[in-house]
Amino acid sequence: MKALTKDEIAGYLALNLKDWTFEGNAIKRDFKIETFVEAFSFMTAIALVLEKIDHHPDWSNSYNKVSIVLSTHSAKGITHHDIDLAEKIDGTYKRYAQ
Ligand SMILES: C[C@H](O)[C@H](O)[C@H]1CNC2=NC(N)=NC(=O)C2=N1
Repeated sequence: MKALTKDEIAGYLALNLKDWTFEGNAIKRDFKIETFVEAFSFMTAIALVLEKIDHHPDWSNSYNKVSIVLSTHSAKGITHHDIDLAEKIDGTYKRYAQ
């Protein structure tokens, strides 16, 4: 899949990924959840989606915070896979947001 242009990425973020930022060659969002257990549960829910669509983020967890960075390695940039996944992650987060 072809990498999106900077303008295309900015367009998607402005449209429906308002909490994501475009940094370097990736899009990024920091999530805050009430407890560690819920943060871990949020990651587990996402992990099942990731495996199904065979697309994997760089992410980290610190207590009740989860940082997610998305890019498509094979395209060396951001593709529709990342945009779709960011939307799915936001949908899952709605169940965990405070
Ligand atoms: C073989 C397998 O489909 C590839 O390695 C997949 C796995 N997950 C991936 N995840 C991400 N973020 N980018 C990729 O290019 C990618 N490639």
